[in-house]
Amino acid sequence: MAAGRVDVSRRRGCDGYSNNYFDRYRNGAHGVEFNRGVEHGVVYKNGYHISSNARKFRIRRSGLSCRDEGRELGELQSGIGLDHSSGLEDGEIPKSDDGIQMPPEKKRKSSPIIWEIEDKVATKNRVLPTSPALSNVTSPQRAYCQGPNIVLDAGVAKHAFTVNQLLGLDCVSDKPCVIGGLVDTTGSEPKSPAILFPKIPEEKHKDGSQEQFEGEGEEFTEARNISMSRWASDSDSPKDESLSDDEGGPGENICRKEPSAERMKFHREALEGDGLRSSGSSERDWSSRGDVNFGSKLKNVDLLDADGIQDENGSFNQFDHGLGYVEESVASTQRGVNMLQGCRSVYEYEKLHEINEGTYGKVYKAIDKKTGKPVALKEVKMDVGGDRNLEEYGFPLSSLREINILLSFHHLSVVNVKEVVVDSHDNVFMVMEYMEHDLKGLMQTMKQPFSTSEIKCLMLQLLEGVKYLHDNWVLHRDLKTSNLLLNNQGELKICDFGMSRQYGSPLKPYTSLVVTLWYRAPELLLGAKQYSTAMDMWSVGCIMAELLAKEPLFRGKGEIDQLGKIFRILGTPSETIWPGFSKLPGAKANFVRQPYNLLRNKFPASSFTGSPVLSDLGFDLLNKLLTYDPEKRITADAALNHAWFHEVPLPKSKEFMPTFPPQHAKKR
Ligand SMILES: Nc1ncnc2c1ncn2[C@@H]1O[C@H](COP(=O)(O)OP(=O)(O)OP(=O)(O)O)[C@@H](O)[C@H]1O
Repeated sequence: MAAGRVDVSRRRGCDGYSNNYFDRYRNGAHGVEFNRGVEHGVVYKNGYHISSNARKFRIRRSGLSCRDEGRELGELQSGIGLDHSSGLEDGEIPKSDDGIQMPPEKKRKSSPIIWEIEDKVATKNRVLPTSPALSNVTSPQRAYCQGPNIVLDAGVAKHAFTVNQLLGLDCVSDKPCVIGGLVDTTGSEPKSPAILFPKIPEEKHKDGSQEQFEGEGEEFTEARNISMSRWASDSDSPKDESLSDDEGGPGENICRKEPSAERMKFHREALEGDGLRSSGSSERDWSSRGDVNFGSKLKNVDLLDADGIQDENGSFNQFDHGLGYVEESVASTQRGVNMLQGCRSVYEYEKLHEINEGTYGKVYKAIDKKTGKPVALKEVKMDVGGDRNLEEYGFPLSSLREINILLSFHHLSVVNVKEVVVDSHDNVFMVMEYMEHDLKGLMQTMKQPFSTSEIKCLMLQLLEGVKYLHDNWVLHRDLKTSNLLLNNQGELKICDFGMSRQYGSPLKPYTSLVVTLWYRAPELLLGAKQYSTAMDMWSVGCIMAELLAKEPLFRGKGEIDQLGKIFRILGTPSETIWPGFSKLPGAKANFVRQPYNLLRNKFPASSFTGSPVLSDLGFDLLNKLLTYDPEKRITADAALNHAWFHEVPLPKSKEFMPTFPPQHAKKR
C-alpha cells in the first residue's frame, strides 16, 4: 500500500450510476478479455449483467481472484489474455515526431458542439423551442434582480421573491424545479415555468475595456434547456413532449421534470399573497410591457450569462456586468423585502471547521443536526472586491448563478447543493454534499501519483460530468483540479460553477478571460471571443496530464508565458494545423518557434527516470484533448469512448478506489 493511503476499502457495488462505465470497463480485479467488433453485454462478478451495446468489447471473467492490494491487478495482468494490441487497428495512433499535432480523430464540419447537440436533440426528441413568440405567453411574470430583491415584472405587478422561491425551493425540498422567470399565474393548468434572459449588450472588464455583443437592445434571449440528466429515468417521459415548440410555451423548461401542481400553487400563492395576481395583464403582450419603463434606467441581468473577470494569477475575483432588467424607481420600493426570507437557518447545521477558502467564499465542514450527516457549507462572500453586482444589487451574481445551476443539475459527477441557508446576519450559505478531498489538495499530499487504473476511473467520472454539462448547454469554464472533489466512495464531482454559463447556437462572443490560466485553452489565450465546449476539453487534457504527473502541465505566470509554455511542449501552431489561428487577436505576437510536438517526451511509453508513463492509447487521448484546433479537439462523448479505457489496466471501480486521510482546515 502506498504511503499516505490509509485504507483501500472494499465497498459494495455501484450505486446505479455508472454501472455503465466502471462495470463495462472494469475490472482490474478480474481477468478480462476483449473481443473487438463484438457487441455483447458484460457479465461481471455476482453474475450481474450489464448491457454494453455502445461498446464493442466483451469482458468476461477469467476466474482470477479479486485482490485489491497493491495498486490494481489490472496493471499486473497486463497482457493476460488480451488482444489489445489490436487497439491500433483503428489506425488512430498518431505519429508525433514529425509534426506538431496528431491527426484529428475526425474533422468536424463546423461548430462541433452545436451540430452534435442538435443531432442529439433530434434523435432524443429533446425539446429546444426555437424562439417562441413572446406574445403567446399568457400573463408572464419575469423574475429579475433588484437590490436585495428578486422581483417579477408583469406590467405593474411586482413581487419580491425569496432566494428559495426564485430557485424553486420550498426551503426544505431538495428537488428544486423552477429557477425563475416566466410563471403563468392565471391559467387553470400549470404551465411550464421557464426562463428568459435578456441579451447582454456589452461586457465590461475590470480594466474598463468593453466587448460589444451581437444584438443589442431589449431583445430577450432564451436560456437553453437545462434538462435533467440524460440518465434520469424520466428523460424520455411523455411530459417532455408537452413542451414542444408547437405549444408555443413561454420559454424553455429549466428542468426536464414538469413542476408539480403544488409548486405552481406555491408560486401562485406567492403572487396572490401580495394581491399581485398578474394585475389584469393576463392577455398582455409580454413584448409590449407598456406601463413599465424599460428605458435607459434598466440594466441587464443574466444569471447564467454574466462573465467574471480574472486577476493576474488566473483566479476569478469579480463579476462585471449587469444584473437584470431593473427599474430603479421600482427598486426603491422593494428594498425593504428580504429575498432571503424563507431560507432555513444555518443553525440547522453545526459548523465543525473551515475546509478551504476560495475566491467567492469560505467552505466549512458541518453536521446536519437532524440527520447527523456531514455537509459542506459554502459561505457566499459578499465583499468580493469591487463587485459591482453586489454594490448595486445586494447579491453577488456569480453566487446566484452557481446556486442556480447546481440546484438544477443532478448528476453523480456534479456536486449536489441541497439548499440555501442564512445566519442571523443574513450571511448566505450553500449547503452541499460533503466531499472529503479536492484533487489539487489530495495530489499535494499524496506520496505517489494515482495509478493508471485510478486515473482512468477519475477521468471517466470527469468526462461523464463534463458530457452532462455540455449536453445541457453549459460550459463550466473553470475546470481545474481544485474544482474536482473526491469522496471516500471513490466518487469524483465537479464543483464551483461560479464561472459557468449557458451557451447557445449561434455562438455569441464571450469574454476570453475565463478559466484559470494553467488550464486555459490556447484559443482563449489568443483572444478568441467565440468558443464552446472545446475550451472545457482543453482543461480536461491539462487535468489528465496533472493526474499522471502529479503536477500541473503548463504553469505560466501570465498569458504570454502560458502560451510560450504550451508552444514549447506542443509546438508552435500554424495555419496548417489550426486553420484560423493566424486571425486570432493574439496570433501576431512573436512566439517561440518550436516545430515539434514534444509531449511524448513528457509522457513516455516507458521510463527509467520516474517520468509518468503512458501507453500509446493513453497518449493518443491526451494528445486529442490537447489539440490546438478547437474544432478538432476531442469531445467529452468521444473521449468517453476512447479505446484507452478498454485497455489494461482497466479503470478501477469506484468502490476499489483508495481512501485518503482527511484534509483538515487549510488555506490555498
Ligand atoms: N462540497 C464540498 N465538500 C468539501 N469541500 C468542498 C466542497 N466544495 C468546495 N470545497 C472545497 O472548497 C474549495 C473552494 O470551493 P469552490 O471552488 O467552490 O470555491 P470558490 O470560491 O468558487 O473557489 P475559486 O477560488 O476556485 O473560484 C474547493 O477547492 C474544495 O477544497
